[in-house]
Amino acid sequence: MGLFEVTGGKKLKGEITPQGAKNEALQVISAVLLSAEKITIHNIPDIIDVNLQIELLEGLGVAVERINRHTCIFDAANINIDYLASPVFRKMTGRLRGSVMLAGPMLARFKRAYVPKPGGDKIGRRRLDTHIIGFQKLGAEFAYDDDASFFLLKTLQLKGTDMLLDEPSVTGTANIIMAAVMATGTTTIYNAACEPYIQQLCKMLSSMGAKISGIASNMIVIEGVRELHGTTHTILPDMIEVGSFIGLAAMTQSDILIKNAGINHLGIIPEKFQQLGIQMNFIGDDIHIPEQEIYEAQTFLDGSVLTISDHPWPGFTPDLLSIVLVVATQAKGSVLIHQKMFESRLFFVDKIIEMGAHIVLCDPHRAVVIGIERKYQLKGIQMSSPDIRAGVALLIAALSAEGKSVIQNIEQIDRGYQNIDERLRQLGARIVRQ
Ligand SMILES: CC(=O)N[C@H]1[C@@H](OP(=O)(O)OP(=O)(O)OC[C@H]2O[C@@H](n3ccc(=O)[nH]c3=O)[C@H](O)[C@@H]2O)O[C@H](CO)[C@@H](O)[C@@H]1O
Ligand SMILES: C=C(OP(=O)(O)O)C(=O)O
Repeated sequence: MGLFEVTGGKKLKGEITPQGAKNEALQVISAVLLSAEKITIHNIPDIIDVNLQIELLEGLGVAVERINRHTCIFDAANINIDYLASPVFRKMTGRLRGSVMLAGPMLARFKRAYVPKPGGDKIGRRRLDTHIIGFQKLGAEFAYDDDASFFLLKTLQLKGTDMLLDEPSVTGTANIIMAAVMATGTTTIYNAACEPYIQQLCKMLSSMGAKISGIASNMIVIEGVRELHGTTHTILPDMIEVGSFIGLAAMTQSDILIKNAGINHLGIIPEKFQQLGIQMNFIGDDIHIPEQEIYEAQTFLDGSVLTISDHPWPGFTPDLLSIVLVVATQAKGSVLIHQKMFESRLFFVDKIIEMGAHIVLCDPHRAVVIGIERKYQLKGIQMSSPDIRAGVALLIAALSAEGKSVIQNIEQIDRGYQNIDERLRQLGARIVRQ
């Protein structure tokens, strides 16, 4: 297991460009299975999870031509369906959450899919009911193998139907959309997730010949078509990286320019950091975070303590709450962080408390952060990265802290952030990878 040795307390300066979005990449790369024609995808992030997803496709027989580090041409003309039942497929899918999204396209085009227990962040229960019930409503039969922990799905032909999802699951919605695009008849998915990742997937599928309306809303209507064609698609900048860099700049009192931030696709993200009192200037598609001594958390209009909580899009993404929590520790004022969706995503805060932050962990979902207003710096300590975003939150804390920190288990961070140490060193950060 690798580690970062971080010497904190240094202000950073310079420009940084976000990578392509991890969660979009995992969706659109899965969608290449829907066509026998070539599909080119640009701006693919070079990160562990996405590379694993590409390896899974190769195992299935997809020919992958890497034109450069961030562009691949996928050719899914010849697929080896038996690979789905192999132990190696099951083992690899257990390493990332995104692997679950191979099921929708496999079911649509090859009428068979296996859904093993996917991997991904260990942040509480992550059930797959929305996916499986959605497939079932489209006419797939499923059986669950208790011993091997996987769902086996098959169908003679998927048929369009109306469905109301029990929750707007991001990967669940993507899976059902990909299954429905080649079903017979019309499918209506109500209470659909509508994150930019889903919007982008729908745009790509439309350019392949799918008939989808309601994109960006919570009601998606899909008229099934017989087949889909090749296309070219470009992945958006990673909004979670953008949010992470805004938080990093504020916490370390740095002057940072986030280039090509995809501002039109950030939704409420900038506003949440502004509620923490963080200044930002929008220059074209770049975001400038000026060096800021003190940032003051707003209160609500009635004067009560600010709450920042997660919510399905267009609400605030849960993936940025760990970052917001850490940044709030140096704010002037208090903030209640309410992580509604996941049960175990706040457990890293004991480390931030050990570093000297004033936080009351009320229960697994809520933490009150009492900002210390830079009266003192956090202190460097030894810690381990429990999940991608908590890992980066710890990294931000370490970069702002006095002295040396060691962050272990950095493979968690590498799952979602491309060469993060190298890119932050270019801003002046003192990070050594070991
Ligand atoms: C590979 C990928 O794309 N992963 C993302 C995807 O995971 P993923 O698609 O797995 O997450 P889901 O959207 O299915 O649900 C996440 C969790 O939130 C709960 N839930 C969901 C909706 C809701 O209205 N109420 C609620 O409580 C679910 O029960 C579940 O525990 O979406 C999550 C939620 O944005 C993000 O954190 C993950 O980064
Ligand atoms: C939870 C996340 O990822 P995954 O769903 O892949 O575990 C994340 O990106 O923050």
